[in-house]
Amino acid sequence: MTVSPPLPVTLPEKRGLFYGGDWHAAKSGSVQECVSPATGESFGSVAFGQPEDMVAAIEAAHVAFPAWRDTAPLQRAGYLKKIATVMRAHKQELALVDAADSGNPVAAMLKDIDIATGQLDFFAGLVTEMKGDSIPMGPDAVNFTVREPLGVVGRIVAFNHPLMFCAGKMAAPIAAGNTVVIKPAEQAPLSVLRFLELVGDILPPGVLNVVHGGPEAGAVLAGHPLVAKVGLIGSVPTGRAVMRAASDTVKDVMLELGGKNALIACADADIEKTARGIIAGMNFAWCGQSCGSTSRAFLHSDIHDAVLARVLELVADFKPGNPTAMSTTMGALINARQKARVLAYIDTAKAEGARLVCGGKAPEGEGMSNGNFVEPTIFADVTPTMTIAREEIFGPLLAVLRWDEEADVMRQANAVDYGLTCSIWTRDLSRAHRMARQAEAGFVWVNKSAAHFLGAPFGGIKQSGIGREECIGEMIAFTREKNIHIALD
Ligand SMILES: NC(=O)c1ccc[n+]([C@@H]2O[C@H](COP(=O)([O-])OP(=O)(O)OC[C@H]3O[C@@H](n4cnc5c(N)ncnc54)[C@H](O)[C@@H]3O)[C@@H](O)[C@H]2O)c1
Repeated sequence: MTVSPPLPVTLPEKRGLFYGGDWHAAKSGSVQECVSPATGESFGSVAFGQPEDMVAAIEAAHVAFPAWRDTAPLQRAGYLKKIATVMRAHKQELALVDAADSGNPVAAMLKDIDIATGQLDFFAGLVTEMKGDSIPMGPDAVNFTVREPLGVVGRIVAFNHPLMFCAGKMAAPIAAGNTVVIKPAEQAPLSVLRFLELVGDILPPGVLNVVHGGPEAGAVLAGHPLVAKVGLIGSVPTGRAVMRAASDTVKDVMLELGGKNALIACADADIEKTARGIIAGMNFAWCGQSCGSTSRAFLHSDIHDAVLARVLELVADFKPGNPTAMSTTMGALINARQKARVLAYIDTAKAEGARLVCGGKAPEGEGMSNGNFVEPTIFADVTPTMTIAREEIFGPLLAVLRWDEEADVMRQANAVDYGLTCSIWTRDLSRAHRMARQAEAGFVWVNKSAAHFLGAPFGGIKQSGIGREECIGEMIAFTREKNIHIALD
C-alpha cells in the first residue's frame, strides 16, 4: 500500500474557555500543554478550566436558558443545521486537528465529522416531536401534558472521539430547548476549540458553553444546583462519581460507560464474514479505544482455527502510523499512561497462560519511537477467568476464547458487570433470536459489528450505563413532562 505524507494541520488560534458567547482565560491562569500522541511534538497550551470557571459557565448557561426555551422549535433547528453546514464545509480541516491531537487516523476522524453532522441534522429534524398527550376527562375539563426543556444540561465526554462527542452530544439537549455546558476530555481539546472558532457565534450567547478542564471541573458540573441533568461518556468509576455528585441535588443522569463486549461466532457462521466482523468490532483504527469494541471473541470449536487464521491475515492491514497521513490505518493511543497500561495487560495475559498470536509490543521503525503506538495484539487460548477476558482495556488487544455449548458461552459472555454491546454470528435465525434475547447487553448485532445506526437507541445495561442515545429518546430524555388540568365552566 502507498504511504501518503502527513497533511498540514491548522491549529486553533483561540485557546480559551468558551462561555456566555465569549472566550475567557481560566480565572486562575491555569493552562495545559497539548502534546501529539503520535510524535510527541507540542501543540502549545490551552486554558485549563478550574471549578470557578465551570461555575461561571453554568451561570452563563442559566442566564441564557429562558430566551432559548422560548425560541420557536423550528428556529432552534435552524441554528443546529447551520452548525452542521459549517462543519461540513470545514470537514477535512477539523478531522486533521482531531487526528493530530487525539492520535486517531484522519480517515476515521472524517467519518466522525459525518456522524456528528448527521446527529445535528437528525435532532434538528425532531424538534416538533417534543409532544405531549391529552387525557380524556369528560366534558367539564381539558387535561393535557406538555414537554418542557430541563434548563442547563451538562455533558462530560471521553477522549476517543473529541469533536464528535462535543458536536454530536450538544445536539439533542439544545434541540429540546436546553442550554448546554460541555466538559470535553482533557486529553485532546484542540479540535473542539477550532470548531468553536468556526461556529461559536452561530448560537445566541450562553446556549453552548465549553469548559476544557479535568475531573475537578467535571465534578462541579455534576454537582451544581443550577444544572438540571448531566450526561457522561466515560468509565464506570467516573459514572459512579457523577451519580453520587448528582444525587446531592437530585438530578437525573445519562451515563454511557465502558464495556467488555462479547462477539460470539457459532459453528454455522460464515468464516470470512465473521473474521471481518471480528476485525471491524475491535476498532483497531483508533487502537480499540471504543466503548463498543468486541474485545472478547468467543469462537465455536468447529470454526475456531479457520476464523482465527483469517483474522490473522486481515489484521495485517492495520499498521500504526502518523495519524495525519490519509493512508494511515491505525493511530496512536491517547497518551503514554494508556500505552503502558496496554503493555501491562499484555504481560499479564502472557503470565496467565494466554497464547500470543499477533503483535504484543510497541512497534519499532521510523517514526515510531516518540509515539504511543502498540501493535494490534491478539491472544488465543484465553479462558473466561483471565484478566484480559474480564477487564476493559480500551486498547488494541483482542482476547479469543473457544466454546462448544451454547448455554456455556452465553453464561460466560454475560459473566461481566458490563452490558454494552454483543455481536452474534450465525446463519440460524432461531438461534440468532434466542441468543440475542439472552445477551445481557443494550445493543446487539447479528452478523454485524461496530456500526451505530442513527435513530436506533444505543446504550448499556448493568454497569455500562443508564439511558439511550442517538435516537429520539435521547432528546426526550432532556425534557420533562408537565400535566395541565383546565376545569371548564
Ligand atoms: N458508552 C459509550 O458510549 C462510551 C463511549 C466512549 C467511551 N466510553 C468509556 O469511556 C472510558 C474511556 O474514557 P476516559 O478514560 O476518558 O474516561 P474517564 O471516565 O476517565 O473520563 C471521562 C470524562 O469524565 C471526566 N471525569 C473524570 N472524573 C470525573 C469526576 N469525578 N466527575 C466528573 N467528571 C469526571 C473526565 O475529565 C473526562 O472528561 C472507557 O471506559 C470507555 O468505555 C464510553
